[in-house]
Amino acid sequence: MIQVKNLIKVFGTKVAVDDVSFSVEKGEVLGFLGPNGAGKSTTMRMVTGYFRPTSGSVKLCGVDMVEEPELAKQRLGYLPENAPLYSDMTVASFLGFCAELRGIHGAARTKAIDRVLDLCFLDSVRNQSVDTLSKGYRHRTCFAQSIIHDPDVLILDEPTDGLDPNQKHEVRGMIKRMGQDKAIIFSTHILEEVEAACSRAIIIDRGKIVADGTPESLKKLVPGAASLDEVFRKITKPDTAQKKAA
Ligand SMILES: Nc1ncnc2c1ncn2[C@@H]1O[C@H](COP(=O)(O)OP(=O)(O)OP(=O)(O)O)[C@@H](O)[C@H]1O
Repeated sequence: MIQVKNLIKVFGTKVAVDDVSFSVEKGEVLGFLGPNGAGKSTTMRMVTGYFRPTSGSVKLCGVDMVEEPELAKQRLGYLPENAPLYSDMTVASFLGFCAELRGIHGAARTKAIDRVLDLCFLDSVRNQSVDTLSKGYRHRTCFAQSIIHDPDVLILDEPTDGLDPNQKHEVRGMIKRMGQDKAIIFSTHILEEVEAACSRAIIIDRGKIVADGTPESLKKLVPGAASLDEVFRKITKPDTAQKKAA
């Protein structure tokens, strides 16, 4: 469902993403890992059509993101790192507004709102104004807007960032459930999250993929490693080390 081929993004003299290729099939939840500045957000922004690649291609459900962006984006739900919300709207009216933007009207709109309120456990706050929500509910509202049109492909940039442990647990559960019939990529710095929610993970370092496999197979990359955390530390360089080397 997601096909990324030889993706490169250069900012000035900085090669942020350096020849990255991978694909994600329906039913897969792919964790996207890497140290700060590794190129995760830049890759995701190219997959979502927000950045145009310097070279390489992205196809969603067979549709090329550069050649047919509108068609490709119809298949896509995106939760950016700092998702915007209209704070004076109620949760239900905000989601209704997002549905309209996606071309969902009338009875289908009502159905779509009810579906995401239920999926994201937002029913109890449906008539509450967005600016009075707690951080966790606000975050779930952002999540709900990204799936209002029931997309085949879902891209989530650090979807549990800033949530409390209960909320993190809930969001991971949501991702895992939704992953059964979608192709999902999500970036995270929390390695236990990958073991809890992902069927596969990619580790990216200085713009290049350095590991790709199931959480179990990644653990075997470093003999004797007891956790993904240990594998991650052994095969990536910390941001500070990169600065020293530069
Ligand atoms: N718009 C931009 N202009 C110039 N450089 C950029 C731009 N966006 C990202 N970069 C650079 O590209 C590199 C990769 O950044 P990116 O945000 O993709 O990393 P990341 O893996 O998402 O990091 P983090 O975990 O800190 O969010 C960094 O060196 C960053 O400074």
